[in-house]
Parts: sequence; structure tokens; C-alpha cells
Amino acid sequence: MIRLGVPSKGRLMEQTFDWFAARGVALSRSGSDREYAGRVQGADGVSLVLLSAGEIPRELAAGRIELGVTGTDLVREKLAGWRSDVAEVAPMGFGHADLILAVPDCWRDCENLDDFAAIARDFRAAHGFRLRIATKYHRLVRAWLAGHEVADYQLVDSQGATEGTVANQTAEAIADITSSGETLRANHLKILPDALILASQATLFANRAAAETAEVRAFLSLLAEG
Ligand SMILES: Nc1ncnc2c1ncn2[C@@H]1O[C@H](COP(=O)(O)OP(=O)(O)OP(=O)(O)O)[C@@H](O)[C@H]1O
Ligand SMILES: O=P(O)(O)OC[C@H]1O[C@H](OP(=O)(O)OP(=O)(O)O)[C@H](O)[C@@H]1O
Repeated sequence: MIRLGVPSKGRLMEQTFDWFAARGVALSRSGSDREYAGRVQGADGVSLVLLSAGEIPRELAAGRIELGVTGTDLVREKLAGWRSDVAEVAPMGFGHADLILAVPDCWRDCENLDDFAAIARDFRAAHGFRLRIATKYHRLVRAWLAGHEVADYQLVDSQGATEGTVANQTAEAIADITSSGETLRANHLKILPDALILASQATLFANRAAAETAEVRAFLSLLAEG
């Protein structure tokens, strides 16, 4: 049996259902809206597992699901060695979101990453602590800033409403995903144009070992023909 992990709610779930339907496989939630059980029609030997998008990377890596749909951002953030754990089967063309670095609108002298690095360098001397960046993407942000030689900062964990941390004075800058940009604008933040950390989209992933099995290959060919 192939276990296919799909986000359990919202637009990501609906667009995933549409993507499979366009390839001849009907996924649906069974029971009530609150029951996390599902059905698969149009393919044999596949069961639907409804999961939080954030848990799908871990379940794929552990081999508890053979296939899973989630954002590339979540796979890269949650799995240190994601390339050895999972295979990227197909980008799905929705769930586009950019992981970016943003600072207050009113920082007129901060227009790019070089300005940001200079501000971060001076910040500690002026304030007695390192400039704080609020994010839930710790691994991706650390790696990207290290690669761009920005070192004078600290990460502050924020698991939601990250754009509010600057007004709340728990951070000076944020690193979060954005799609329409509305949340940033509403919170008086601006993107540093040369600080795109990752362009993410919803993607079909396979557990690395399972990707090579006849069962999974047959299902993926069925989708490709669909
Ligand atoms: N505003 C957005 N526009 C497009 N994609 C988004 C947006 N917000 C989040 N995403 C993408 O959707 C995926 C799921 O995001 P997130 O972790 O917020 O899901 P969630 O459903 O809130 O998770 P959970 O079930 O754990 O609460 C991520 O890959 C993310 O990049
Ligand atoms: O650019 P926009 O279109 O405004 O979208 C960006 C927002 O969407 C996500 O939040 P989500 O709704 O997933 O809630 P969260 O705060 O719990 O992450 C993200 O964290 C931003 O806050």
C-alpha cells in the first residue's frame, strides 16, 4: 500500500485535490469536515493520510508515508539532509511563497542586504544586544545569512504572526514567507530586494527509498499519463 500524505485543510488541501483530479485520481475527505480520514478513487493500492503540512517532511523522512505534498520551504527547513531523505517528484504550480528578510518601512537607510549587514554590525554597540530577527525558519535563515556574510544578529523564534513582532518590539527584523505582500504592508515592513532566501511552492515528494519501488513508480506513471 502506498500512503500519500496531503495537507489536511485550507487552500493547500483543495489545490492538491484539484492537482490529482486533473491527473485522473480523485482524493476526498470522508466523513465530516472535522474527521481526518480520506478516500482515493482512480488508483489501486493508495491510501490518503491527512496531515499538517508541517509534519509531512518528517513523516516522509521516517518512511511512514511513501508520498507527500508540502511546501519546499518546509522540507528544506525541517530536514537537515533533505536530499538524502526525500526525492522531489513534481513541483505542483501552486502554494507559491517567498521566504524573505524584511525590515521596518521607516529604516530609510536600509535598502539592501549590504545596508542591513552594516546596521546589524553597529546595532550591538549601540544597544548592548544583537539585532533580533524573528522567524520560524531557523535553519534556512542561518544558512543563508552565513552564506552572505551577515553574522551580527540573533534569531528570535516566532511560530506565527511573525510580522507583528517588530511593532511588539520583540524583534527588529523578520524572515518569513510572503505571497501577496499584504501582511508585510499592513505591518509597515519592507522586503530587502536582494534578500530572497527561498522561492517555495507546493511539491509532490517521495521518500527516497520508496521512490525506487515498482509500486510507487507505477503510481507516478499513472499520474504522468493522467
Ligand atoms: N500566504 C501564503 N501563500 C502561499 N503559500 C503559503 C502562504 N502561507 C503559507 N504558505 C505555504 O503553505 C505551506 C504550509 O504553511 P503552514 O506551515 O503555515 O501551514 P499550516 O496549514 O498553517 O500548518 P499547520 O497545519 O501546522 O498549522 C508552506 O509550505 C508555506 O510556504
Ligand atoms: O504575503 P501574504 O499574502 O500576506 O501572506 C503572508 C502570510 O501568510 C503566512 O501566514 P499564515 O496565514 O500561514 O499564518 P501564520 O502567521 O500562522 O504563519 C505567512 O506567515 C505570512 O504571515
